Amino acid sequence: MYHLMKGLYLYATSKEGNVPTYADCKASRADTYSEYSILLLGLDNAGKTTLLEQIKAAHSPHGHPNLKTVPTVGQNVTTITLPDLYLKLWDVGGQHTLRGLWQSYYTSCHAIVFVIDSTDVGDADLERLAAAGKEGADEERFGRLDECRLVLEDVLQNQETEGVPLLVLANKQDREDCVEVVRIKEGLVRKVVESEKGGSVRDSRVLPCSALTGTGVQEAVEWLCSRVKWNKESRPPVMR
Ligand SMILES: Nc1nc2c(ncn2[C@@H]2O[C@H](COP(=O)(O)OP(=O)(O)OP(=O)(O)O)[C@@H](O)[C@H]2O)c(=O)[nH]1
Ligand SMILES: [Mg+2]
Repeated sequence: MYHLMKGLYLYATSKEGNVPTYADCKASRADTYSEYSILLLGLDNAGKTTLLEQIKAAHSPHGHPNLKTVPTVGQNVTTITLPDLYLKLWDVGGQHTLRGLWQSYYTSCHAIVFVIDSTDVGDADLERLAAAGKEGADEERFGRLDECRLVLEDVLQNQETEGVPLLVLANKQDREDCVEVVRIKEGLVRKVVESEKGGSVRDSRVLPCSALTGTGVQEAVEWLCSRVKWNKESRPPVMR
């Protein structure tokens, strides 16, 4: 309210052009105070908390990321301030027993980031996994690929995530034993998103990143900002 009043005051008291109109004041108020919630999901050990720490550090003046994470039990929350909006990031525990809690965040989130450990999905080829059958799906060959597929399907199939933009991060790209992002995109994500179990039509993207080094983190934040704004008719921000 203060900023709206201030804008109107400037408008009313100014004599020359180039001053904000009433519509400008309203628009700038709307942008400045829009808050969007981003939900970080993925299997345990994928790198969600490390990612949260990197994003937090990149947006605070004396930021050094705390990269010594422990498995999350419950949640970590951080709000970052960007030029035209706030992003509130919710990092929740990915352990099997904690995944039941995820759905309580679905209705209020504006975008989902699904973090994948690119060193723990074999060669990320769901077709090969299917061909190998249950017995062939050994951990050495496929890592946690099948678990990852099931969990991603479960998120996308939930009615409360309908239409919510999805960013999949192929994390740990700094490691030599990682699978390339293109394989994760073609072999895993596209197959899930385009299958019956991929849920509703939504904006989605797969990006490479290293939460540990920070590579790709800024691109991820930029993508999220643009998509939550595009989708704001369906999921309006919280105004504050
Ligand atoms: N090499 C490498 N290691 C990473 C990266 N991101 C996370 N790690 C490591 O992976 C381990 C798990 O990271 P976390 O961020 O705690 O994983 P999480 O997804 O929050 O796990 P939960 O809280 O159990 O759901 C830690 O040892 C991190 O240092 C990365 O980009 N590269
Ligand atoms: Mg964690």
